[in-house]
Amino acid sequence: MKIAISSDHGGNNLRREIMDLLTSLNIEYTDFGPQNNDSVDYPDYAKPVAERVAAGEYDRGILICGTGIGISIAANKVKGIRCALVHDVFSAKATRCHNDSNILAMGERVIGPGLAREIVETWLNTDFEGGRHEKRIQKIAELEN
Ligand SMILES: O=C(CO)[C@H](O)[C@H](O)COP(=O)(O)O
Repeated sequence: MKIAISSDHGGNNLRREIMDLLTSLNIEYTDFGPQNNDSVDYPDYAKPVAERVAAGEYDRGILICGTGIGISIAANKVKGIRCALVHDVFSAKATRCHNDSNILAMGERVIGPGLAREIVETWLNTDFEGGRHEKRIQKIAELEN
């Protein structure tokens, strides 16, 4: 599995934690920055990850800002993206089983690194259930047209 990851300045520390986790799990990833702690605008960092996941260049994406809200709103503007803002393990599992989310968003100012790591592992290891959820995903896609 190939992951694209980025954040804004409010998510830099948690992004580094999650990159360490991906390395320890032997999961391939590309870091789309930012590379310093200057203040940046989260849509600029949502865009490259969301576009590449939507294009199929990466299997999944992970986006982090202070709250996770702004960066998830921005990612969900890209056609084909189902970005889930998640701060608990139950939702991490449910959004893969039911929503087939292809990007995970989290807020560094909301949760600690331990919970975030658990969320990421759960989200990466959970498959879409399909079945009744397929037509709902299809209806989401129809909203994009
Ligand atoms: O959470 C966020 C967006 O939803 C941003 O990380 C947050 O708004 C950045 O704030 P500041 O510029 O005050 O560091």
